Order: sequence, then structure tokens, then C-alpha cells
Amino acid sequence: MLDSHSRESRVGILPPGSLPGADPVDEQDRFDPHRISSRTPYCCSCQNYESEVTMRIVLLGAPGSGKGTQTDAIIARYGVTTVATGDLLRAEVAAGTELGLRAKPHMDAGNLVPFDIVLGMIEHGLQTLAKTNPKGFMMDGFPRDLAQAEALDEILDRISQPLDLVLFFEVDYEEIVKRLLGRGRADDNEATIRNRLRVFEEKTAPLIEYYTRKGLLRNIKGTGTVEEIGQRVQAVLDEIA
Ligand SMILES: Nc1ncnc2c1ncn2[C@@H]1O[C@H](COP(=O)(O)OP(=O)(O)O)[C@@H](O)[C@H]1O
Repeated sequence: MLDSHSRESRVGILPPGSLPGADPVDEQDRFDPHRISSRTPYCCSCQNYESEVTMRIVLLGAPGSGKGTQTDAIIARYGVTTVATGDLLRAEVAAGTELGLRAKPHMDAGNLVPFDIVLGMIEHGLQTLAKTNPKGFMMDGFPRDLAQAEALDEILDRISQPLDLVLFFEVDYEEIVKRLLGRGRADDNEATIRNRLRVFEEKTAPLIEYYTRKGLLRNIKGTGTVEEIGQRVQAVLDEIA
């Protein structure tokens, strides 16, 4: 859909550098309509799209539980746009923006970055997502605590786009530590990993109960091959596609 519009007609959704005092961004970067990324645009002339989108989901799970790995397959099959707060934050850090500088120490320590940073980053994006991609959206890495979950509900209520499902990827912690140590990202050292798991347990795990109470939670067994897990994801998502 977006491809039919000229690049000039698009307005960025809080790209790195969009906050006061941040550096300008390189406009030549590649545009991917299925990712709210460093410079995901939206187009004002898309207002006439059906406001009802097909799929609105959250991927929930500990760091390393495999959520991110499944997003490409989900995008390919269902055409949704993904919003991955970790990727957005890493883009801010890489661009050396003020926001990135604020976020980095929290990320390096494996703690959640402050609420205002994350919320500011996704809020505008979420409000325009339903108009830019009628197929829907998928949140990866957000919400991560109850305050974020309530903020998400509030935003989605406001735009009349309630969540359809929350997929919870179940993987035991020892398996996760093994996976993350093998991944080698800057924040994937053992101390940070252990802290991220503690943060998950303390702050994010209560969302399992939160979404269960709302009748939205679906468990996905997160062990096995990427393809096997993908088939489990697909079996659940085909129900709402
Ligand atoms: N919704 C969020 N709220 C606060 N901090 C976040 C959020 N999403 C990502 N982060 C920060 O980015 C880091 C990396 O997140 P992410 O890319 O989702 O990786 P992982 O799944 O391995 O935790 C987190 O440890 C945290 O510091």
C-alpha cells in the first residue's frame, strides 16, 4: 500500500534523531513498510483506509525466547508491521541521539529503559499503524511491565484497535542463557543476561496473568527448531487471520 505513495509524501515516525537535540538522520536509508524502524513513514493520504485492521498482536516472552526470530515469518505470512522496541532503541544508540545516550546505560545493564523514552518512541507509531497497514501490527518487546501494558491498552482503546492475541513464548531459563551467550550482542554477557531474566521475572512475567485475565494469552512452546515453533505460531495466528 505504502509503495504507491511517493517517499516525499511520508512523514517519519519518531526516527532516531527526532527528539530535541538529536542528530539529523540519513534520508537515504532503506524503507521497509513492515517494520517500524529507524524511519518508518506514514502517509496522510492513507486516512481513507479501513480503520479495522486484520491482526493486532503482542509477542511476549523472556529475552532469547525466540520472539524476534519468528517475526520475519509472521510478517511474510500475514503482512503485518512489526514494532520492536529493542531494535528502535538500538537504532537510537547507534545514531548517537540524546535519547540513545539516555537509554544506553540501562540497556547495557539489562534494565528497562525509562518509561517516557519507550512510550514516546512507540506512541505516534501505534496511532498511525492501523492507517498505514490495514493488515495489522505486532509488538515485539513491548509492553514489558504493567505500566506499559496499561499505556498500550489506553492507546489502542483511543484508536479503537484492541489487541486480538498475545503469544507467550515459553522457554526455560537455562536454555535461554545458552542461546543468548551464543548470540553475541553487546548486552549478551552472562551478568547482563541474568539481570535481564530477573527483570523479566519481576516486571514482565506479571503480564502473563494480566493478559490471561483478559482472555488474550496463548502459549507457544518455544523449544524445538525455528520451523517447528513457526508452525505453532502459525496454527494460532491462522485462527484470527
Ligand atoms: N519496552 C521496553 N521498555 C523498556 N526497555 C526496553 C523495552 N524494550 C527494549 N528495552 C531495552 O532494550 C534491551 C534489549 O531489548 P530486546 O531487543 O527486546 O532484547 P531481548 O529480547 O534480548 O531483551 C532491554 O534489555 C531493555 O534495556
